[in-house]
Amino acid sequence: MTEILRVENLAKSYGTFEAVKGISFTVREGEMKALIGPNGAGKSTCFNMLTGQIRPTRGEVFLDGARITGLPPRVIWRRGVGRTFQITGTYQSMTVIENVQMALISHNRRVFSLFGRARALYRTEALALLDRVGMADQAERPCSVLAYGDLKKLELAIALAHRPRLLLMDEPTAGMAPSARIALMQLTADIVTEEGLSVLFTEHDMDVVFAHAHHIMVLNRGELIADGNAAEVRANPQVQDVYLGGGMLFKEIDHA
Ligand SMILES: Nc1ncnc2c1ncn2[C@@H]1O[C@H](COP(=O)(O)OP(=O)(O)OP(=O)(O)O)[C@@H](O)[C@H]1O
Repeated sequence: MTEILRVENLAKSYGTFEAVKGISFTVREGEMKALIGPNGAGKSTCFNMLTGQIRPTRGEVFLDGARITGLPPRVIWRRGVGRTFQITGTYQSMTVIENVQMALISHNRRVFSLFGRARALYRTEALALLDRVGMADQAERPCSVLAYGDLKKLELAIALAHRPRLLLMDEPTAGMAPSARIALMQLTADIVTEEGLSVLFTEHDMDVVFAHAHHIMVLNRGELIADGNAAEVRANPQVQDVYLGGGMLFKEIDHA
């Protein structure tokens, strides 16, 4: 599989405190990779360095072989790194389809006017994206009335509108019921397989991680202590220490 993302010795310090301590990893085309770790391990800091929100103290990031380290977020986004957030960022006053149309307008760099042609622009493409995430029947509803799980699906459609090569998902299932979590991640996995994009996601729910990630990385106190498949990560003594020591989730790992 082709390598999409390569991270080399990436680090971030806040004053004398090193939040991320020189981590290296890759993400391949068509791969769904999880980045897990206890609270404060450095997951968000790592994501923010990949998207350009935070400038690394040292290290390099390459997308498709091209160096993107320290580039502005807008440029990295244009190069194909998309992101979804824990808190959904949709425009509540607009309909579902208008939100996707806005994303398509922005992706295609069109100047928009909500009272003009924008209402017709990219309607077919927007409907196709909504159909892809199972939301076509809700296209004309205002976002403000959507259930939380549907907002997450809409956010996925919006992220896909930018045709990302790599999609970073920040705790995609936070706040969702267990059955809805599995459904959203299955939908994401299907899209990854069909479109050949890559997903790197953080997640606290180990059922979701072990059910859907092809590979799992474990970050602890800024250090990458494991990077492998589910069996390798489960068998890693350092991972067992971190999670058993914290009294967390080993039961869940066992039945995964
Ligand atoms: N702007 C900042 N200034 C100082 N310290 C920071 C800053 N941002 C994060 N940190 C510290 O860096 C460490 C890593 O934080 P980070 O938010 O990346 O962890 P995380 O793994 O995403 O945690 P969580 O799972 O709780 O979101 C934490 O100790 C945090 O307190």
